[in-house]
Amino acid sequence: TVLAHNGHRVKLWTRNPEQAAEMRERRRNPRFLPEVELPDGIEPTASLADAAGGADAIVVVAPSSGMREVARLLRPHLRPEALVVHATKGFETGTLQRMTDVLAEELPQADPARLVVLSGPSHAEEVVQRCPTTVVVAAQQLEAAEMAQDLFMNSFFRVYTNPDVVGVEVGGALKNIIALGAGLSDGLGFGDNAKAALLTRGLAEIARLGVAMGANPLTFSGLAGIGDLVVTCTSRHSRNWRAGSMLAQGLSPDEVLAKMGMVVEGVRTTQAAVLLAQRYSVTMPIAEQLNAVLFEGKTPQAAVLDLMGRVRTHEIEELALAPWTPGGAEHGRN
Ligand SMILES: NC(=O)c1ccc[n+]([C@@H]2O[C@H](COP(=O)([O-])OP(=O)(O)OC[C@H]3O[C@@H](n4cnc5c(N)ncnc54)[C@H](O)[C@@H]3O)[C@@H](O)[C@H]2O)c1
Ligand SMILES: O=P(O)(O)OC[C@H](O)CO
Repeated sequence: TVLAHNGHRVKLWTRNPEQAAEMRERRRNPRFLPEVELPDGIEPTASLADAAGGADAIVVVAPSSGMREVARLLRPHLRPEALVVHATKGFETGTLQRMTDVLAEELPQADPARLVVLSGPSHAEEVVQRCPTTVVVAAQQLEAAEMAQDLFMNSFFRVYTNPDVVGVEVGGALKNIIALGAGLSDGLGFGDNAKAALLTRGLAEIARLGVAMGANPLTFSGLAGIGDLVVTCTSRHSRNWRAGSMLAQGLSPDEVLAKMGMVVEGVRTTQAAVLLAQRYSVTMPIAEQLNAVLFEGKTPQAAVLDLMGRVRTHEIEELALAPWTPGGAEHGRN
């Protein structure tokens, strides 16, 4: 809707032909965003050839679990010069890859330096109402990020650029874990102090893993870090927060996911984060405890006791004393 508002002709692809037909006829997306009328510039289609064949830019927003499949379907239709932007917040299960890495593998005709990630505090429910929203676009190549900035930016949707693809992707993925924890904490009546602690110490462990993976620590004080963490832990729109509050009512993770009927990225991301923390030799106590609650039957009360009873420690860590350069981890830093 932002792109259509900006005057672009938008083909909205779904794999489901009935859904495409329904959106074409009713000019609404009844299952996922019923309250908004689709602007005239949007043409729903179930044909990826139709959607992507002539496109100057492609925006991929599949859940992380479907990113590789969607990229494979896209491969025969993508023009090499088209700008590829994704707004997915998660890692691939199994490979633990970031989304731009999955896209780079599956779309060999796309220049990896021109792959763009769009992230930040942006609940769709508010964006479609044109509530003031700020996001960040990151790409190795500044020109690509600026092209995405120009495509999306308008009076209610402000877009910043950042060269730190790793930090923007990691911040967007990991905040969902903390939002699950915040929902759980709120659902159990643990109070505002506990939620503030989760956000603050959550940001510390997000940055710890992110820096180990090559991110700029300053990215985590930006929109893809603290910005998205705040909105996802506090907004009534957050599926991750809502899923956490359902866990507090005693529902199992499978029951919660079935009841939500929409993607809750934080569940898989919690598992991925624990594995990434092992791979990069960093500690992520909140993710580890949430993982135990989600998948090992640990009670939230026992998890909180274990978090509060950890060995005493300093608050501030030496995250990155060396100046950050794009691609730091790939070049042997850390
Ligand atoms: N909803 C938001 O406000 C918001 C904001 C920013 C980023 N995101 C991110 O966008 C991604 C998608 O979230 P969403 O809110 O659109 O989820 P959603 O559950 O509302 O919709 C997901 C859509 O993807 C489709 N899908 C699932 N697997 C697919 C596959 N393999 N191939 C093709 N289509 C597939 C589903 O049928 C559904 O139409 C997530 O990573 C989420 O974190 C969402
Ligand atoms: O509804 P959630 O919890 O998936 O969060 C959506 C967006 O990531 C918020 O920026």
